[in-house]
Amino acid sequence: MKDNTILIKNAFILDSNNFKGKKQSLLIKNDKISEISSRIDENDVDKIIDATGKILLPGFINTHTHLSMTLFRGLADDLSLDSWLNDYIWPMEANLTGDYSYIGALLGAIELIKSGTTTFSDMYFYMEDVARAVDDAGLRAVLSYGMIDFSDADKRANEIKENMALFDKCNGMADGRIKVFFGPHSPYTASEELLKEIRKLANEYNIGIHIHVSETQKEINDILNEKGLRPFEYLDSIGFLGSDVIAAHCVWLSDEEIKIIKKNNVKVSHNPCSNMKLASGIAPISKLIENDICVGIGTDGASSNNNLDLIEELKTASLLQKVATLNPKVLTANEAIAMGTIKGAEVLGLDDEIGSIEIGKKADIILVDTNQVNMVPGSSNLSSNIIYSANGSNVDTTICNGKILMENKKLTILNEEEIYNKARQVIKELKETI
Ligand SMILES: C[C@H]1O[C@@H](n2cnc3c(N)ncnc32)[C@H](O)[C@@H]1O
Ligand SMILES: [Zn+2]
Repeated sequence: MKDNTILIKNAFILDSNNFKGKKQSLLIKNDKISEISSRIDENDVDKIIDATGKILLPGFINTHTHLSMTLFRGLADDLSLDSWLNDYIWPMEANLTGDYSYIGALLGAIELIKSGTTTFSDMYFYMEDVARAVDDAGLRAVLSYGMIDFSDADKRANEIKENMALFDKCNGMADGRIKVFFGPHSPYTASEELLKEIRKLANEYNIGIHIHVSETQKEINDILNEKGLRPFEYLDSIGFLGSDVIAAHCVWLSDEEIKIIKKNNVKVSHNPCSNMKLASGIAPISKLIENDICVGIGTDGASSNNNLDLIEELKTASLLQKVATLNPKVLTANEAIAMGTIKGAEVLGLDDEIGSIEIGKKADIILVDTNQVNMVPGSSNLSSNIIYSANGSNVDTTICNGKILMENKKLTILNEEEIYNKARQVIKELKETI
């Protein structure tokens, strides 16, 4: 079969290997980046994108979200995590269906594509339906089923069966764009038995693990009361931790726990907007980075954020660290670019494939338009333009796996109006059930 080629001409290329943003052209051949140079032959390419005045970056990587929760945007604001989950979200989720999850995931996919995210890591329910949405939308994803057993042995067996079935059916799906992880929800909803069993299976099948850890002070106190240890001490004591673990939140960490994270090479997903909105606290991210711990960025679900804009999330992350440490030098724009791209890829174990603009890597690429008011006149430091001045709506073109998902701000595959209307209908129906 003939190769499919796209030439992106005259872009300012920015990634964590290249903050200088030299003006170059890039050739995509099928699903991969095949050439980067100042001159590429225009003959014989299938499509040319003129990127003059545009910044080209790797697609952003959202390391922790619950995509279908876009349905619950604005449903329960100004609450603590405990009340938000127990009084509002879990009762609503009890009435979810596969079709509802699918619509929510498509709505989330539109938001990701429009704001320049090409890969996301999800933990939720009805994940086969979410996988279908990922396939339809053209995105890349790491999907896990949120396992909660509350120490009930029957429930535990079912939850494990569910996550394994997801692995069997969906790992490698959508031309390899989908990977499946285990998703034990947290140390306060997943029993010690479940966590130990998941560690065993993760080793046996080489499957990664995605979990919420150390999100609130209440969690720390509850685990201390139950186990006599802080969450990471407890997880370490049962042999659960490893370099294949993505720990979302990590807000309340003792120095000892930071050592435990480092020793086990646990990957951290930082979710500053959700942590601020639920008043969970400020994660010690600059300290983790100082200790050479791998930290990616995540939005959490759209119900605790309330959007999926990773550029906004990275700006928040940077500003929050500066104000928390009273040091303007921490989490610089360059470090934030890395956090949103190559570090995110490392968190997901996909850094061989994505996260930077390199020949041979997957063509997961976005273009950001600098000819917009909040980007003018712009800094010679391209990271500054992206992290401090831009937001997701400055993203102009989104390409995943060599396929154009949005060009000049127009979606190419998904039908916005249709999905918005369906999402409005779904939340109306869900509200009627409670
Ligand atoms: C997979 C499960 O995780 C829940 N969920 C969503 N956001 C958070 C959070 N910040 N902390 C803990 N659980 C969360 C979802 O509502 C779902 O029940
Ligand atoms: Zn979460």
